[in-house]
Amino acid sequence: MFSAVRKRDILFKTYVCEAVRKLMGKSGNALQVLFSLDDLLTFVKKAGITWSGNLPESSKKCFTSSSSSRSSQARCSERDQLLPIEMVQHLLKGMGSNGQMVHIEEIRARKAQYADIPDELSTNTKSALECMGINKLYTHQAESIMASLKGRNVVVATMTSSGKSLCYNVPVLEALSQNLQACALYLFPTKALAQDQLRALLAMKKAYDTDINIGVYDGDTCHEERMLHRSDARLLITNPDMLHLSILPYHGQFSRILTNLRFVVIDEAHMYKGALGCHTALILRRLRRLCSHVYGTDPSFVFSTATSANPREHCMELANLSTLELIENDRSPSSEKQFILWNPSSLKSVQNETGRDINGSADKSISPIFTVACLFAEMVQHGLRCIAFCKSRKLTELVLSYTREILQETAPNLIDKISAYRAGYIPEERRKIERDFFGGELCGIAATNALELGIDVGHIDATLHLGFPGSIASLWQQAGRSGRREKASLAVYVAFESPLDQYFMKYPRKLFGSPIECCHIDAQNLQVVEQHLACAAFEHPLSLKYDENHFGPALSTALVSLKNKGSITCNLTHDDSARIWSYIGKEKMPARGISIRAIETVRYKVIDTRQNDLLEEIEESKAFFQVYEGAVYLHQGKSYLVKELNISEKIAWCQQAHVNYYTKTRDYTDVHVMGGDTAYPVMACNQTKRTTAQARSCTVTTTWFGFRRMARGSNRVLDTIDLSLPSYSYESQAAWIGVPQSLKKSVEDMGFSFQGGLHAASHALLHVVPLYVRCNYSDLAPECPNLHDNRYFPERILVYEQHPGGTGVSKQVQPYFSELLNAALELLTSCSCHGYTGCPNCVQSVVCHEYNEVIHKEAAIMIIKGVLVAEKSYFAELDNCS
Ligand SMILES: Nc1ncnc2c1ncn2[C@@H]1O[C@H](COP(=O)(O)OP(=O)(O)OP(=O)(O)O)[C@@H](O)[C@H]1O
Repeated sequence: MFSAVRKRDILFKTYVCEAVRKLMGKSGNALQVLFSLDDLLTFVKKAGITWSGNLPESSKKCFTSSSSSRSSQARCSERDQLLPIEMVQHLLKGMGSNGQMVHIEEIRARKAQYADIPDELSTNTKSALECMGINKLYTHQAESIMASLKGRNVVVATMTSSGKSLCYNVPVLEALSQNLQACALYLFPTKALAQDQLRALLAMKKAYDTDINIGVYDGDTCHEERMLHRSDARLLITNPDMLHLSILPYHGQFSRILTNLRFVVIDEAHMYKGALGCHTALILRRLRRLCSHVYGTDPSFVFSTATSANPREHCMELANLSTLELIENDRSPSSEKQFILWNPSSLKSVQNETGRDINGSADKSISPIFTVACLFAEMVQHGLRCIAFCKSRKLTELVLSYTREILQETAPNLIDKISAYRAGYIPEERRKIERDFFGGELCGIAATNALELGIDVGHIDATLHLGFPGSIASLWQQAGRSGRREKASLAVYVAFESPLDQYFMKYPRKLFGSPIECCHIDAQNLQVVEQHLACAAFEHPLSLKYDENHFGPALSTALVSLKNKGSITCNLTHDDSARIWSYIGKEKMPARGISIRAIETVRYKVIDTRQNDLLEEIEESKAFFQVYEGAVYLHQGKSYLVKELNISEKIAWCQQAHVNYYTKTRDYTDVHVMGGDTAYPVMACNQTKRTTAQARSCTVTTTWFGFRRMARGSNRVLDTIDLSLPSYSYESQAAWIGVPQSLKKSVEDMGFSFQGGLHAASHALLHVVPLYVRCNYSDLAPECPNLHDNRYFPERILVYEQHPGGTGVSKQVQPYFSELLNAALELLTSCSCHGYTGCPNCVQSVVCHEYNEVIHKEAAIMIIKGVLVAEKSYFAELDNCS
């Protein structure tokens, strides 16, 4: 089976590896590129390509470049041969449009532009830079450092690995070494990044003759260390969660730091969007307010962020700043990169279609998952350090599992050299994988976007991307992990049959030529503002006069609402502006009641009964999908059978098992929207985005009634088993638009399924959401009916948030509903597939909870058109009335 795939893919792989070899050779990196010439010639013959050139004698013998890499030595075999680039290029032309490689973007190397180390810097800082081997700064670094030293707020928005850390570490250490009282606060979105930065800072501060105490203050810091840092640290590394829960409410214990706070550094600022962004914006307002009202300080901010369309606006909103200098002219060197778009489904036209697999592909050989596994195996066999980015935890495990199967046949010694990396693994396991990858014990990782942030895992040669990760910025961020430190690199984006993937395969310029998406924060969200105002009042009494510039125009409404709820009080004899509001709420510490990341605290432990090892902790909302009795559970590419699920103790006991099937639950989900029966809300005439769509809280309830065992490979249903689990409900957020009753009748008069139309329309809408809103594909889900449903579905096109509590995506989706409906309509009408059931390029979804059973494309088109017409006439009427 593998050899068939190998033959088909050989051209691509030969090209890729030859190109990498050529590029790597330039920077002296040893590499072996190994392919079977016989395989290639057989393929060429089969494909009917005429080879016009003479086969160079040299290509008949085994070419291998010298190698110092252990893994590349490991797999040199006699049949492996390197093909000369001219032959490969010639063949590529002959390949024509049938190729799976639909586009190659050559990203040229960029030379560094240097600036001398500024004279203004102290000898201490200069020698620290020298110790790090840095004799010159990139011009963007020098510019940013000088702006920070002058007290300006700065945002550095340059590419991955462009030396952003120095942009903040230099001015901070310079200031802290000049003024022995001065302090700085660093905020990182994850604990791993904080540890990474601590290592870099400790190395850098060695060169200073003054002692600058640096400490990490997060959930893992023990009591003694916390006390130590509170009394000694001048550079405190923490995260927004700790600032919110442990620093601001107890600010008196941090008075030394806050009284001398010179800098606040916010790394990976693009991470603060959606709900986390909104909460962090309010936390930073609380910090700045305390600094100003209580400690008399006004620290400068330095942000580092991935490139986006609006870094300046985003960071200004995040920290409520009125001025911010943008540094975006990236002058770091970058190496050549080939970015390849690879479309397995383009082969479908030349193959017979045989039932779909879980990936939506016709057969395993053109499954995107399997393609990535083949490429991943090739990469590591050729000594290329590689990360295969996958959009979900399950895909990560599948890629690892398939890659290991391939390596079992081709290079068994490499099986343990690859690993998976994803959320859910216990922190110690993740740290070990990071260390092993950095240290070279591992040469490849299949990962979710958990590895997207800048944790230093050493040099990476190639990245694979299984499907569009949700935003162009994210794709670039992931691809930027390879080729760091001036070495050439490769990125391969392998497409699913989904509309967005296929859209980018068809129009690569949209991927490489369009501006990267915006980051949005809604810092005026009344609900969130109120929550944080209660915290702010607890920390220091509030006043309309002094706090409106921190919390904005929502302050006065929120104060009244908090007073009515009994959370705050004031002396009412004073007039509005002179009133001082103090916290009198029931909660001892209001910050404890606010979850800023929508992280679930209730988790199920998955334990290997034989070893008694904790394998993973799964969020409660996901547990019944993954670890019910009889389920096949994947961990590090190995299959386990769940033997028992103890719901009261929240433990799933499992055992490793060699099974040739996987399992899928049978379940249904009800979404009850609060006030969701109102089709048309009261609209303000001056509303910028004109839509009747709404975003509100909802209750999501899932009921499980069975599961299926499906054969691996063929995806045949082996059997169906009943399952008895309690249903699970959580509060979330949804965005929807009402569908007029009259449309239902018109659709049914045509003999179409109205339910199928609503279902298809919401799938199509979900497909286009990432064009307007930055989110992960798993953030949202539609209402999915099944064939045996007697449930009542209101007439609406709805998407709800799958994370308990919601993350704020619905609120971002709501204003764009009309645009989304238009885009969805375009998607449906431009898809050339025949039949009511549509295809994965339009209405079908690979993640549909009900396997796309009740779906009707034509009805969806009628419904979307009808809703758009209704919208138009509703607003026309509204305008006439006003
Ligand atoms: N002026 C310079 N000259 C030479 N090397 C440099 C210079 N500045 C930074 N570097 C090196 O570049 C590498 C990447 O730097 P750094 O990690 O700061 O980049 P980054 O932009 O913060 O990356 P990320 O986007 O992952 O957060 C480091 O190894 C660093 O030592």
